[in-house]
Amino acid sequence: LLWFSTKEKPFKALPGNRGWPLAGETLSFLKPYSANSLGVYMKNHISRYGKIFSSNLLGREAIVSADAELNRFVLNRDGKQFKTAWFAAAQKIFGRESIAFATGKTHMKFRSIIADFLSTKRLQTVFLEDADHLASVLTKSWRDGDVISAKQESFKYCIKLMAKSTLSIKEEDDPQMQMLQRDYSHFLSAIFSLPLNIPGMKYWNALQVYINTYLLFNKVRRKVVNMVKKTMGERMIDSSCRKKVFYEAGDEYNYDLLEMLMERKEYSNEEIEDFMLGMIFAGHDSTSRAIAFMLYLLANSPSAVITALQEEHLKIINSRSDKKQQKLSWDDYKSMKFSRCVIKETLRLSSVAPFIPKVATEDVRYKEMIIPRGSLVIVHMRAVQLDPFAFHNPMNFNPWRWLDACCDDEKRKRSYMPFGGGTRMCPGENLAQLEMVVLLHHIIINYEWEMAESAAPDQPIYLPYLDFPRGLHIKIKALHLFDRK
Ligand code: HEM
Repeated sequence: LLWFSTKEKPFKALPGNRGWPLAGETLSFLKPYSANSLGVYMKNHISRYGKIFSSNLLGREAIVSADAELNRFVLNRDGKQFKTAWFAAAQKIFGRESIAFATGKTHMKFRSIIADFLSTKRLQTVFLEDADHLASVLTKSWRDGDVISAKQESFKYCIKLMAKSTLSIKEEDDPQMQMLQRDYSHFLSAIFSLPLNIPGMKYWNALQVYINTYLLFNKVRRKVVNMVKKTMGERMIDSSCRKKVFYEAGDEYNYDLLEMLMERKEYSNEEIEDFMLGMIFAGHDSTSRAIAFMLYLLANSPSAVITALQEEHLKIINSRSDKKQQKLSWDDYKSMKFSRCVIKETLRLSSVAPFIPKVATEDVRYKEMIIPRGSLVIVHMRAVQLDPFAFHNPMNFNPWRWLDACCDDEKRKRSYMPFGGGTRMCPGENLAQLEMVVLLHHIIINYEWEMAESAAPDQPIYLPYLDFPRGLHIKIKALHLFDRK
């Protein structure tokens, strides 16, 4: 206690609160809160101390930033003056060769393979076709009056797309697909599990949860790594045969991510395994949460939003000369302007990644302030995306705000960063939006939905990551806007 109370406080000049010895303000910062708010911690601290304040979080001196400019400053210097502060469990979970921990040239190497994997050409062809197919199969499996879990359904859609594009796993009943579906659902809770050193029962409970999730994840990790190893072995033998069949049929051969990595012949097995594990996770988790959140927002939105969406999507179908032709084209996708505003507004309000914790790797000067080496900067994207100075009535779901050109455009643009920024900015931005719009298309032309009745509120909450503990159940009603046969 003496050590903590006499320890130098580097941000003396910044307003803020250090909270309790050892725990600091960690518990109140991580306290779950409803997605209809910014959370008590952020709301109270911003109103008391302003958009940039000091604290003690996760055992470190910390600056919390709800300021768009400081957020961009920090994200743009990732890899030079800052690095991501992962929770203790993360490196063991992702593996030490994961892109999450790669820096410098190794990081660039991974980014370049992702750029090939998610190239515009592949988005326009493979990804559009696969997403369209999966969305159609998923929505056709629903029946009028069904109550479905938006969380589960969007998870299925996104993990299948990733399984197909990374490992060419196609079949619904493929045991590997079932394994991915079952076990990846624990990934995020494992990353965020941290053994908090709180005396008494809570400590043991927290420790117990940590050990359990850690053991469970190690099991998942071993299974995924074995699966990648096995597929690599098979590919060595049959990859050239597979290509031959495609070329003979006159089709373009579509590499999956694993083949792309193997073809380059510059990655170690450990790098391939860790990279695949992380990509499958990054490629499905945030997007599926964002889709579930979108269904929640639309279930609670004014009917004008649904009407505008129906008009946009029916127009696409009605404009086809062959009405039986159900496949979406890239031009169709490009024409879905209002839908893209719905997605933008969903991503603003959902903040799937509400904040990113970064650590200063050297003393960094920002305006009048020195951010000392080793201190934590919480880049709080959610607080910026709900800033009333950048977004009028920020808690309102208003997709039209993205259509109006207005004087606040620049402020809005700077404050909108659901995919982060700088060198680690999400490379999956375009794919995520494509997946969201394509699924929305299939849902909006076939169904209406509302929140299913339940004894307790079924709402999204931040734990601190976005989650739907009760599954977000919605009741769907089939529409017959056009003849699908
Ligand atoms: C709505 C969906 C998504 C959201 C909100 C999202 C958000 C983010 C954010 C905020 C980061 C930056 C983390 C940092 O600065 O440390 C990130 C990184 C990343 N995302 Fe996404 N993401 C989404 C979908 C995807 C998809 C579909 C993929 C891949 C197919 C993907 C792959 C990645 C990867 C590989 C990184 C790490 C990049 C690096 O370290 O260089 N994400 N994502």
